[in-house]
Amino acid sequence: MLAIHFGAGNIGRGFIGQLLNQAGYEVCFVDVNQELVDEINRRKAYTVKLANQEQTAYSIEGVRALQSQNEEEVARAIAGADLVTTAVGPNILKLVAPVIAKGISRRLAENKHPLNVIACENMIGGSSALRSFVEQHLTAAEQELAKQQIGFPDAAVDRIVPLQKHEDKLLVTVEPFFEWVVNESQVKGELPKVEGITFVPDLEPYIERKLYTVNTGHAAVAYLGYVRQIETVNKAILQEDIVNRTRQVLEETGALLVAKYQFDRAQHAAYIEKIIGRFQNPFISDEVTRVGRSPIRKLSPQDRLTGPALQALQYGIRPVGLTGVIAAALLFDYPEDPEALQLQRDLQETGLAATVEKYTGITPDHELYPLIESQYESLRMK
Ligand SMILES: NC(=O)c1ccc[n+]([C@@H]2O[C@H](COP(=O)([O-])OP(=O)(O)OC[C@H]3O[C@@H](n4cnc5c(N)ncnc54)[C@H](O)[C@@H]3O)[C@@H](O)[C@H]2O)c1
Ligand SMILES: O=P(O)(O)OC[C@@H](O)[C@@H](O)[C@H](O)[C@H](O)CO
Repeated sequence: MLAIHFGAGNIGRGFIGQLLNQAGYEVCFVDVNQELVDEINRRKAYTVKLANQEQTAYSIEGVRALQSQNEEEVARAIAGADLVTTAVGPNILKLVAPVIAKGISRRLAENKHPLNVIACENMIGGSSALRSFVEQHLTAAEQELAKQQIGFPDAAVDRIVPLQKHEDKLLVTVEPFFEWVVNESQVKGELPKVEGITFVPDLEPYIERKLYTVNTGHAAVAYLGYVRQIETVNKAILQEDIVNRTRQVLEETGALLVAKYQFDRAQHAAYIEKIIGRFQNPFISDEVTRVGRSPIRKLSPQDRLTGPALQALQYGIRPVGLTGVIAAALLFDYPEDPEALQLQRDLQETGLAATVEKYTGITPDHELYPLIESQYESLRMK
């Protein structure tokens, strides 16, 4: 069994690659980073280490890698693959779509077996978005065939994998916890046999629960921590005001999720506590600048901040905590993050109201705007 995985980065090696390898797939990574591709091909193995007292280590063997610009070889690999996955980042999906389409087009001509392509990105409808990018590169006849043979099941993936700073360029330290949920109703052919994947008939409750709890809480700690010049998540969450504000945010998203999907209230409260415990993991040093990366993406209308804030209103919840994190995200001016720089340029050139409207869709006459504005001013003064 061959799995082609796009993105040999933190989640690619530290989560998806590990599970596929343990399920018996030959894993072939595809990455744009030549140094990483060369190193994987030189060693054909790497280590995943758990961030726990025991530092449990797993050796992932028999892997190889292709350079994503080597379109011929990547397309050929996809044509013969049993599974394709990605963990490249939501904004990169459109860039990998042409080569995936090339592989699918070749496969449709050569091989009648169904194929599934799973985008393992932090976004709602990641595989569906990838499918629409891929379709733009297929002929009408190929699109018809692809509808029958190529599945793009949406997924939710959860495992905290911080930036890696080891001398060993392939070693990846990950938290012990993981969750990978896939929409089975979008799978073509047999369900992939991967221990660790949970198949569900409807992904929406799971992806919203994950994005609006793990990632909303993470963003709260990161942006509030950044404003206070704290470097890592586990240090930021030691601050009483930050942990309290994070809990307030997770109570707001929790109330929304329980009302919308009828999750059990006590189980959801336990889910929140477990996540706060994960953020406190002393064996992980996760920089707030990684967790806060791409603030424009994180402020977008469906994502972890604006998404639940807007939905909360529909359930009679006033999202004071969430709008506070939106305000903190607007203060994220980390110079090495191109989206942070763009956001700051917009704030300087067009002001707060226009910037908020541009990136969140929240207009100055919207009831959330004064909440964002007042908290932005108050955080800015600190
Ligand atoms: N790190 C985490 O804790 C975590 C957890 C769950 C989900 N995710 C999601 O996984 C995705 C990847 O995150 P990450 O933390 O692993 O990032 P990362 O930067 O470590 O990995 C991304 C990889 O994609 C590669 N890449 C970029 N452009 C490419 C292209 N055109 N073709 C092929 N490869 C390309 C990069 O070189 C890099 O190796 C994101 O969507 C993220 O939200 C991350
Ligand atoms: O990957 P992002 O930029 O969408 O979000 C940053 C972190 O919140 C994220 O990577 C988490 O570590 C991960 O989603 C945990 O499952």
